[in-house]
Amino acid sequence: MKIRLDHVVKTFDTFRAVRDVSLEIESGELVALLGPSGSGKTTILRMVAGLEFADGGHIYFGDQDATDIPVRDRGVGFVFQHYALFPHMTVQENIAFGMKVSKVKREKSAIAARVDDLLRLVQLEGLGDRFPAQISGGQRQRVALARALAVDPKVLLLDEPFGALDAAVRRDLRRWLREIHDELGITTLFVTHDQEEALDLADRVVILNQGQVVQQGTPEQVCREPGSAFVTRFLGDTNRISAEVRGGVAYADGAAIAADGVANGAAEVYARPGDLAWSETGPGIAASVTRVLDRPGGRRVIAITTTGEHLEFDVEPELAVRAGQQGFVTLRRAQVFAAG
Ligand SMILES: Nc1ncnc2c1ncn2[C@@H]1O[C@H](COP(=O)(O)OP(=O)(O)OP(=O)(O)O)[C@@H](O)[C@H]1O
Repeated sequence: MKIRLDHVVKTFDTFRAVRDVSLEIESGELVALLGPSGSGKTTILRMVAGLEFADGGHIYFGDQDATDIPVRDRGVGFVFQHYALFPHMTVQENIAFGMKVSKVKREKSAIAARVDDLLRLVQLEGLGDRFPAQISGGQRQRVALARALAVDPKVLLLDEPFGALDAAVRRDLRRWLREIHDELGITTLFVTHDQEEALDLADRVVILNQGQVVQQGTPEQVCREPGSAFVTRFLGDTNRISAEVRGGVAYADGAAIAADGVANGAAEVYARPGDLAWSETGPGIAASVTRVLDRPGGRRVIAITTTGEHLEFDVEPELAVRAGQQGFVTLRRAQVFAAG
């Protein structure tokens, strides 16, 4: 089922939470809505779900205008971070719940067979008789997904489903969710503020800021060509260096960087730690090492420039570098944006 948002607007009292968002999610696609807290991700998801109504624009499910269709008739399944399971029901009963209350009547045996299939799909065979309090947080979210899938939704909506879990469990569940998505092919909209999660999981990433889409594309496109300083910063792990652009060149503290198309004046240069190189002789940006952080397989160095800007870069584990050392940083690759 293809979903289309056409100039959607949502205002709470006088606060405009979603400003003119247009977006297409192809049938079978897994799209992540990514953005900082308060950027409007959950509001968009809730409007797609029918839990909240747009006060401008339209939402289409396939060719049908779904803007005013109530939640129970939309054929959507949800998994929310805090959308708790029913604590007094077993795992099986939780999964069966939607089928029992659905308008589509099913035989008891058909419901039991479907619950067994779903338990297998979410790899929780044998845990059907447990109560939610008797399983782990990761297992609970898998039950929540099985419950959402039980009524054969046309669209799956996930709001930070793994937000409360620790990093290793999150990574496992991410991989697992992707596999399930590929097996079932359900159109899926996933909300997260975690860039790594969005980039790992999604076919396409939609980046939001202050209720607007600021960029969308495949993970590769947004990583290779972030379109603004905001997206570059938000995708994380980058250095920001103040610069001055003159005639298509950004001058930053001893470095000259190509800045085609950037207007003359104050600018910001962004470069990832892997795109910085360190040497004890110039040319480059003069800096002094403040800390060396050992990591598995490498070392992260933090240095400070003569103008007081902090730079982070990675060096080989065997490179002799220590706090207090003076040297020069060069940029192998960088992006320049006019200061805004
Ligand atoms: N029911 C409401 N009444 C008033 N304001 C609301 C309501 N729901 C959301 N907002 C406001 O709308 C803005 C967008 O909220 P939303 O929950 O969509 O953001 P988000 O990107 O999902 O953030 P988070 O990552 O923190 O969940 C926020 O400023 C929020 O305070």
